[in-house]
Amino acid sequence: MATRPDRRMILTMFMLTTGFQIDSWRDPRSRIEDVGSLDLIADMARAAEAAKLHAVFFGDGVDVGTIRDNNIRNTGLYEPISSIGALIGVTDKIGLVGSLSTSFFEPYNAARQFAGLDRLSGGRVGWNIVTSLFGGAQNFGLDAMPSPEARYDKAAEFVDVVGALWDSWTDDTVIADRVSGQWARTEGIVDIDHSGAHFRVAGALNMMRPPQGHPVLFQAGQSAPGMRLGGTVADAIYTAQSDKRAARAYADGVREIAAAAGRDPHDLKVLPGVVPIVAETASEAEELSRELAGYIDLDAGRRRLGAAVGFSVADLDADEAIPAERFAVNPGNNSRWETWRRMAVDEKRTVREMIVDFARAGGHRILIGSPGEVADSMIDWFEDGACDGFNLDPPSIPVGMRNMLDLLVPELQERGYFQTEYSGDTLRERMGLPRPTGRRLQVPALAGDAG
Ligand SMILES: Cc1cc2nc3c(=O)[nH]c(=O)nc-3n(C[C@H](O)[C@H](O)[C@H](O)COP(=O)(O)O)c2cc1C
Repeated sequence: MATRPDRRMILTMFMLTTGFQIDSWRDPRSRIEDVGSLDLIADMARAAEAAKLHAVFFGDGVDVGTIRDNNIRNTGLYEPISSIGALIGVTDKIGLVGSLSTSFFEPYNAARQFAGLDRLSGGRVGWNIVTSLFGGAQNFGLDAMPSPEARYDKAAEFVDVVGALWDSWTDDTVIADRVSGQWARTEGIVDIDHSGAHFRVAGALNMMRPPQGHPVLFQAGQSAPGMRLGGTVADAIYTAQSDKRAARAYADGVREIAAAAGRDPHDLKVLPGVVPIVAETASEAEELSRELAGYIDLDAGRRRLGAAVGFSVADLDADEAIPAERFAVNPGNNSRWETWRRMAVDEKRTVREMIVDFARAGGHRILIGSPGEVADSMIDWFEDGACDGFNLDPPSIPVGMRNMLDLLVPELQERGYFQTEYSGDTLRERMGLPRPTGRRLQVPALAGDAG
């Protein structure tokens, strides 16, 4: 008899309503006309909840981004805070994770928004801490994006301040004592008096401590300062990895950072993205993959690839590889660029292959096959310590998503690698994460106080 695995994967789903694969919305079965509606995200979140996924996840950008180039992946068409607010009312158990940029918000607002969502959802919310990889500076009074180092420096302080604000109330501050007429033990509320390089915040927060103590913190940085932030403060890390050895090295790297910061590395969940193109059989999956690839606009694809690598590929033959010398300088010092360089220079992929790959996976791993084959590959990474689970990127909506949730997830469940029921009350508990303790009230409990 096959032995059962002793730990299970964490699975979340990227809420890309037009499909993860660029142009996949051209599929006649897509729901492109519904984009912007609550119905569409409600259906997606409920489907993910029926599959028992831990959470759905909204990325975000703060500028018009690639929309003018007809690329609507990774844009802010659904603003995360409002979308999560709406989804709280139509889901029950699934976690709801949203990106919010530390480059262009204020910690006090962010602390309130996530505390509010966490309270309204009964502890189901997560914050994906991003520094705005995709730009947006000009919308916030700046001429250019600050350097990655400057963005991460600000991000670290931002996260510190938000955490301090969440902890500015003890868990037992509110007593709502009708007899004495006392609503809160006001000594449980302390000002944070923060004064740093980027923010000055007196505090305290004007809201109760969130049910989870802190909403679950996600982060997705792959540069050295990004890994430092993630390893130090995040509960879970999203990452784009296409090679198992590199994924393992990355996971070990952030776990080491966590350990050096005095954390238990098991409290940091590493979740690479994966794009599973699955169907009942391997040949049907290949067929679906070909069909989806057929929607990719190759001319627009050249421009998108050019924008991603930071130089034009307009003059190159579709069947040749990008010459190595064009990859002389990494323009934004960003880690995703390294993936493109490796594909072109080390793996000699052609321009056409890179266009398809960029449209399909954007640096994440693509797995095409039967549910058994795709599950095998995910389990291989999981068992090798390259990850603690995955962020599932639905290749297209609804077909690619439905196959992923209805064929692949049950395969993982049957093999004991994924939960068949929700356990625990909060997203933190369901992900096996500790609850931050916060401060304790230094005064004796009131008579008749249970806590
Ligand atoms: C799954 C995933 C989702 C991401 N979502 C966002 C996002 O919504 N908004 C954003 O500005 N950046 C997002 N990023 C980018 C990261 O925040 C980060 O900037 C990127 O991974 C590059 O890391 P680095 O700047 O540390 O090199 C995402 C990255 C990954 C892997």
